[in-house]
Amino acid sequence: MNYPTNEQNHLTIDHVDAVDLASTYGTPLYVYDVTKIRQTMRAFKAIFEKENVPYIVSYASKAFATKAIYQVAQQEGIHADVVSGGELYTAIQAGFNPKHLSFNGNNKSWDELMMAVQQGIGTVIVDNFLELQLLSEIAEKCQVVQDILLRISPGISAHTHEFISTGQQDSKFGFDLLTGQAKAAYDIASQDSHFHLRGLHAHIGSQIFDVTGFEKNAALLADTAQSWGWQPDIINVGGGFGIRYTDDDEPLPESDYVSAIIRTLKGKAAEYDWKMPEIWIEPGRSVVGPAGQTLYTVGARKDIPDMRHYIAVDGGMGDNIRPALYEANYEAVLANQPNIPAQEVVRVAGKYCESGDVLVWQQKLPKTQAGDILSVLATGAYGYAMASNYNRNPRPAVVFVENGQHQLVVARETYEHIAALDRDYTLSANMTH
Ligand SMILES: Cc1ncc(COP(=O)(O)O)c(C=O)c1O
Ligand SMILES: N[C@@H](CCCC[NH3+])C(=O)O
Repeated sequence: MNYPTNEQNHLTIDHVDAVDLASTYGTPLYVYDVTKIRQTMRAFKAIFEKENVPYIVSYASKAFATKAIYQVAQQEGIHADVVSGGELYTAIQAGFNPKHLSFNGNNKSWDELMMAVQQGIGTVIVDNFLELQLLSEIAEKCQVVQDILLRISPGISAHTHEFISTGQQDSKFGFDLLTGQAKAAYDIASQDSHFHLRGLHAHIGSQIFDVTGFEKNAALLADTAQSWGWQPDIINVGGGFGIRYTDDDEPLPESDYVSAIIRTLKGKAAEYDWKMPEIWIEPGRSVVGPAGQTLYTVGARKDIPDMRHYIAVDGGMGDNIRPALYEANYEAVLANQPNIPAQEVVRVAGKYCESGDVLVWQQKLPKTQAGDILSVLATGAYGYAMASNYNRNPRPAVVFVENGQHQLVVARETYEHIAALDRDYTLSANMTH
């Protein structure tokens, strides 16, 4: 792999020196190449434009939800999907048009739904019968007719890690299709005057590398609506397009997935004599994953002869839980000398009190020393988003880079932030009842 460098032979990220970023902002540091993010957003839109079909690209913001990314999405004419009151709040704080937001989730609370309706959210993607009831009451109270989609559990198994596969029948998400729950939900939703039922949604899983699951999903949603004698305005096939983390991953270009979805739905619209429904996709990982990387400073090493070399860095599972959670693989680069020959096979571990605290399970890297800057690539999705304060480590800062410029978009947490919500315990052990 040939990494982009400057005259100092340092790794560059959209023309900015990664080592300079590490010394300016400290490590660990999440860095995003915004040019790349914009390119991906534009590429998704371009496929639909070329095919001349109505569409919405809705960024699944769970992958990385900060004010800055909502602002970039809005600049690019991309909608966004939120899955919690916290994501909704962040999007609104960012100035995101609430009409361009959708709200997914399998257990939205009354307060979250109320907040969404009061903010004027574009679409609620209703997941279950309780939610139909709550949302109807809220719409009544707020005197609105709410646009909704119904989330269907399609009974499609995607080939990915069990924990990130969502379309199989045994799933907590959506109305079950095979047992008639989806039809029952349709009957309720289509007759409730508080709702404008606009279409169906189903998401089959994440980090998926072939198009067949998406084709099946799109066809199934169309066939389902047709079987109910209904012509939906919107078919939302979710996200899940796979990305490259290491050389073992061979993702398809975005255009392959999206073209297959478009082809399928064009076919169904012709077959059923429908006006072409608006196609919605919800990519998360593919929009931000490849555009993000995390810079770390190398610290201690441990060599176990004939067994393993451990390189420890100043972050770990608190800023990237994915290797521990899914045995996910990543690739690292020595940012201060990216293109020198690799010499030793190492495991890159973090600093957390946990054996599974690994960032790179196994990779051949150049010989590193304490103080080197190591970048772990493709950490832009579900890294910061799933970060924690485990071991009371502060979460890293986030920097956006674009065309040779950089800007802090999330400040680094401090120890004061970490302890800010703690309260002293003042009850006495020998108090009598
Ligand atoms: C409903 C829904 N939409 C979109 C996504 C985004 O998936 P990905 O980040 O794999 O594109 C998810 C997460 O799997 C999801 O649950
Ligand atoms: N968080 C998961 C993906 C879950 C997708 C959410 N539906 C990951 O890191 O791969």
